[in-house]
Amino acid sequence: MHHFTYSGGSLQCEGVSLDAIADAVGTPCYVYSAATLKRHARVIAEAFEGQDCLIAYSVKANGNLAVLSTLAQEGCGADVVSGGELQRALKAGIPASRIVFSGVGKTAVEMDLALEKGIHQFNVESAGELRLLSKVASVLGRKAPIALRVNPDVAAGGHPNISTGKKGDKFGIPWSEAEALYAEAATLPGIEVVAVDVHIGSQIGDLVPMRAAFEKIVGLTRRLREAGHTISRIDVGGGLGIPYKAGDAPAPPSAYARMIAEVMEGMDVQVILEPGRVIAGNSGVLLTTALYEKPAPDRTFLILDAGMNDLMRPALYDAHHDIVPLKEPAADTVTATYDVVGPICESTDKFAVARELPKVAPGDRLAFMSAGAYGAVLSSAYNARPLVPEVLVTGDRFDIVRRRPSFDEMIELEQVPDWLTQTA
Ligand SMILES: Cc1ncc(COP(=O)(O)O)c(C=O)c1O
Ligand SMILES: N[C@@H](CCCC[NH3+])C(=O)O
Repeated sequence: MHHFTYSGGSLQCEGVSLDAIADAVGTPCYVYSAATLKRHARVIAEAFEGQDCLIAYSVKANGNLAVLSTLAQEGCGADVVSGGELQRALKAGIPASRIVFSGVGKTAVEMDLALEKGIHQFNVESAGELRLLSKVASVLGRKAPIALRVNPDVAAGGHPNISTGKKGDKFGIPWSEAEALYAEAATLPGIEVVAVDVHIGSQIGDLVPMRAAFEKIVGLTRRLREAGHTISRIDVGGGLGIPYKAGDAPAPPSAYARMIAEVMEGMDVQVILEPGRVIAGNSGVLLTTALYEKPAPDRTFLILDAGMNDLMRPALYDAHHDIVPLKEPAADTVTATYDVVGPICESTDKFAVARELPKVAPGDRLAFMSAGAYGAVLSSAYNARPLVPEVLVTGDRFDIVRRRPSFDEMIELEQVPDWLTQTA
């Protein structure tokens, strides 16, 4: 469910016409619906009602401060993977006690910051990280609450580029080494073992692999408890998929919550969830303007003002995003088949191949749907394009929550050494 619908002949986000936003902000730009963000957070919270559970929104999906603040108001915690994400989550009002820190490459500086702030848990991904964390915590006179993120060797079933829980993936502690590392963790002065963590991938629509992974984790937790560890939490990661096009029917949060309740039956743990895409994905769109129609012998290119630098998912994962015109097409609208591309000097700057769309004329505006997760956060300034701005809609109002930098601002970050400009 989302809040982007045609009304009065034009695509609206809640009570605001997307054309009005494009007029004010220009394109390309991202638009997020606060109502959809809240609704998704609530749907998950309601699905888990009655279970002891922390919803730690995965900031990597969309770390815009206004998005985080919206979710903070809904009581979400945060799953962060860098000092930058941690600072954002805190700035947005998410208490440290509701923040978990994931990621394979935490630095000592990041550990220090997270310990100072007093986060809920570190999800540790290697022996080296565990030992360094113990040292950093000891210097501060603290004990770092940790889970080991274990790799259950379960295939998530989605795109291989977003699978994280198979043997050979860089993520997590290999299954066969987990118990030995827990034993070592228990001996380290700066470590307090509190949890087990798993995350097998993203855009997972089928609960079967998740269930298999969680059952393995429950078995591991039982063995760890028998070995004397106090495990009071199980972090099941994120990964729940969303519909990107008509006909997609990923498992809904209600079924996911039921499955987790069944698997966790009798475990007496706090369940930590790290949902990203399922909250942010269908809460956002990317607006763009068609620049040119370029006929080629075997196809027609539709060239947009948005490029792969603004929305990387199609280039990275062959991901599908529905593309819809801002002006509602009439019932008898003629369609045309396009290769939809951006202006970037890369052959992978391609959003769709042979996509049938209502016929588009230069100047027409379009929206990429389902672009709220892994959209703006993955954008870059490649080809010296200003980072794409972001807008948050709340009811009848919209706010620019990240403005488009000017060319001068982009250049200001750079410095040409004096000696280079001095003439002989
Ligand atoms: C450790 C971890 N937690 C949570 C997420 C969020 O995943 P998703 O956006 O699929 O819910 C990811 C991304 O895959 C992740 O790597
Ligand atoms: N960026 C990916 C998801 C990565 C999940 C992070 N581990 C996507 O857009 O589908």
